Amino acid sequence: MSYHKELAAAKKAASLAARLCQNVQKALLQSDVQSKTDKTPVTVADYGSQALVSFVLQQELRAEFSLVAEEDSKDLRKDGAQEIVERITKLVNYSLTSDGSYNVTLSTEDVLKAIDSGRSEGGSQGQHWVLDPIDGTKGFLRGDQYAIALALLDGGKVVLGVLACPNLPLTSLEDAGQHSPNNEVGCLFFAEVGGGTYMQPLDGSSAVKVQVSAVENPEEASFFESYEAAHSMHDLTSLIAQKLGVKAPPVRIDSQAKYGALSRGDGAIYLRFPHKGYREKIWDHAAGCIVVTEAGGVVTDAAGQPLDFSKGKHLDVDTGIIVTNQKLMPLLLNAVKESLKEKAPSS
Ligand SMILES: Nc1ncnc2c1ncn2[C@@H]1O[C@H](COP(=O)(O)O)[C@@H](OP(=O)(O)O)[C@H]1O
Ligand SMILES: [Mg+2]
Ligand SMILES: [Mg+2]
Ligand SMILES: [Mg+2]
Repeated sequence: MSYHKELAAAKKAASLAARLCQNVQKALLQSDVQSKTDKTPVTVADYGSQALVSFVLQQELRAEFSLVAEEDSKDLRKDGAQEIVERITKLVNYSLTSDGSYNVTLSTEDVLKAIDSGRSEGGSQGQHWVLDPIDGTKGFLRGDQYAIALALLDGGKVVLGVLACPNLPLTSLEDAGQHSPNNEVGCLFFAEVGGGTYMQPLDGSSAVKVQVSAVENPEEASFFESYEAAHSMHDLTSLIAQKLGVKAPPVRIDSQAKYGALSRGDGAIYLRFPHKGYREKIWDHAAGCIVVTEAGGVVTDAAGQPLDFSKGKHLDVDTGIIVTNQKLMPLLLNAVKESLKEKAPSS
């Protein structure tokens, strides 16, 4: 089965959402940022991106579809939120129409409804779109890395994924340095099951096929992890890297831009070990996972099991998520096992 039509719609949606986010990041107002009930931040751009992607998928596919997405309109429907909803609506309308992509004017209610069409629970039956409208909101607020991550599940498996990374340099992070001011940024990664992974500039010029790093010697490998220590245990990952023999210091960047960078061989390993009790969400990994696996990489939990996207909104992973190439995975799994044993509280 081919997903060409769906992939084209996903690329269009993610590219337009990236433009919306870029406009907001340039002129971010303090009033644009709110705190969710779980204390994590959300901005007008998260909501705007979700509304826009939902609208574009509906327009392009013209069929009933199920969308599992991170945000909902609950807080936006509260008293006092009218002004922020109007601002989101203006942003969405501007992003849809400014380059002539669409000739529409959505109302505030249309935008709230579009956000809420992301309320599906997903599952193992049929097709479900999976969206993180801004992954790495904390990075977005810092002016650092973030991604718009959109994937399609069919029968519980990820069959396509698109990652728009507006601040990721077009050349390797290692060559360019993360914050090099003269470096061109803005990458769109996309993958369809069985078709490989491609990267193109967000401005739309031509795509190139990408491959994960072929490094076999851990001493030559570098690894990615969350910038935020609250999202992944940096002391544990440092022990894993040490046991593996990795010499380079960790590259800490936000969002699934890590999966994108890994898919083109910028680094060789991605380690994610959330603190106890955190449950991973499917939208934080679905697009990144296919982008890396179609580029020849392997994504598993800390026990070496593949990620299962068929169980609803959450991933039931054992302890952590690890990503690398086929050659390094057995060594990495060993280093993870040893490190977890060493760190486990003695009974
Ligand atoms: N305590 C925690 N542990 C692990 N992940 C967390 C977390 N709190 C939030 N996250 C998730 O980490 C994601 C960002 O990952 P990274 O650290 O790789 O940038 C967030 O996505 P959002 O920014 O979409 O909310 C959020 O879903
Ligand atoms: Mg969030
Ligand atoms: Mg996220
Ligand atoms: Mg998000």
